[in-house]
Amino acid sequence: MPPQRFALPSEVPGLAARRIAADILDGVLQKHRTLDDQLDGAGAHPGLKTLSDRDRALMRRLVATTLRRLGTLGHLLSRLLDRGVPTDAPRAQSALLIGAAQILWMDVPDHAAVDLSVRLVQSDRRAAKYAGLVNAVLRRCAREGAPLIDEVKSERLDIAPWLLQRWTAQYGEAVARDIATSIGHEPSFDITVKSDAAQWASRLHGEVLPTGSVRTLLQGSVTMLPGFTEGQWWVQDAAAALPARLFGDVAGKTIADLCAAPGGKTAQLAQAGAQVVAVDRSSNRMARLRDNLARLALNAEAVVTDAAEWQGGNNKEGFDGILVDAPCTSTGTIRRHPDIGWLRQEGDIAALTALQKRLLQRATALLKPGGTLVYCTCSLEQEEGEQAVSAFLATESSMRRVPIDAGEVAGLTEIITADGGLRTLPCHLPRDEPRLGGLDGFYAARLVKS
Ligand SMILES: C[S@@+](CC[C@H](N)C(=O)[O-])C[C@H]1O[C@@H](n2cnc3c(N)ncnc32)[C@H](O)[C@@H]1O
Repeated sequence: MPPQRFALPSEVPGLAARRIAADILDGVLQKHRTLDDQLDGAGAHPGLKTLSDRDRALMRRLVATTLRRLGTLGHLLSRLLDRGVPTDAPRAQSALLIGAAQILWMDVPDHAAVDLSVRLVQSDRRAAKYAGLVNAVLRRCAREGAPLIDEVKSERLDIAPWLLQRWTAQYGEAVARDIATSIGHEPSFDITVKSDAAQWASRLHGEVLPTGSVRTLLQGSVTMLPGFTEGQWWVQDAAAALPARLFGDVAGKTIADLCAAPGGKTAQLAQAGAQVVAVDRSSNRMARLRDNLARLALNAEAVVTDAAEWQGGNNKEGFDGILVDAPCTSTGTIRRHPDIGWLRQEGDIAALTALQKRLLQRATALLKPGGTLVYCTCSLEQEEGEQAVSAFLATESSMRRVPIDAGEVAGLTEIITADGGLRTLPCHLPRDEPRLGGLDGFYAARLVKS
């Protein structure tokens, strides 16, 4: 837990947001903790409560921008620091990273970025001796940083090498480069609306995508936007909104959502009239699902348990539909969760594919004859998507694939695979304004039980 030294009454404006951003960045880089863990639930940074909604949003952007450009920032600092980044004071490193990220990619005056980083190190016992160094390096960054990073291929530096290698092997060099470039941009803000997408697009200064999601750019805090408190919409990437639609008309049907929290897809199914049982093994994340459903005035039965062992609760005759939004490496969501690219390791894939297989088997057992299973993962790794489903179908004779037609996904043929799966990539839906383009990387398949 970071020391209790946030929210000092005499602090200059903006310093608390930087201090908490630096703590959270250290949490990712030094303690290998995810952003989600540090931003929500029992492990959340205690200082978050002291920030205004606006400063909280700024803090989130500071951390996300730094992590998104971490490779480029590392390269730049190695050019600006003769003896490398100090290793005996982590706060000096985070102050340099956050300062340079603001100077290069955020709408913060250079002098403010430098001053706040200097104050950050001055208030840290071990890092205070580096205040002069931080000041000098960041001033140089303001003068020379942009040309120094223009000469490098940032999209390569900002993706962990093992991931770039895999994407090149799986999608080819050109697509892998496009994926990496898309991940380098701040992502759009996508929501799923209960109704009247055009009206919400206009109120939020956005657009309605062909798939029905509303897309805009987030300015400030989500909770302050019109319609949030009234429960008229929820945050959901446009690609994440597609799998639940593959069930077709679910009104009156029983659907088990086996990996449900925080509830984006449960909300879609409940809104479409299904009787949903939402299952998830994380009680923290299920608390968020309950909060989300309460805000949206939607109903679902919530069960906290291991879905791979779940026997269906009161449902004895089998479900009409099962959604398995399986835990995965989540490499398709690096645009939105830039910590993932640095925290995940290639060795994680095998344990996850074993769990994905168990969840598919359990889902099959819980399904009625004729029932539909939608499997999806927010991963770019084909072992967790295309290959997981092919391997499952090869051993499970009671299940067959029902190909997805481009007509079901607004005619977007580029996101349909040859065998009728759905594969979205961060470089799909390109736009001139890159922050308004892209989709999270998802795989989905629809199977039916005979
Ligand atoms: C990709 S997230 C689900 C996102 C969610 N479907 C949505 O749309 O908001 C995967 C979820 O699986 C849960 N999970 C992981 N292993 C599980 C298991 N064995 N049984 C049930 N849930 C599990 C995690 O807690 C996590 O909430």
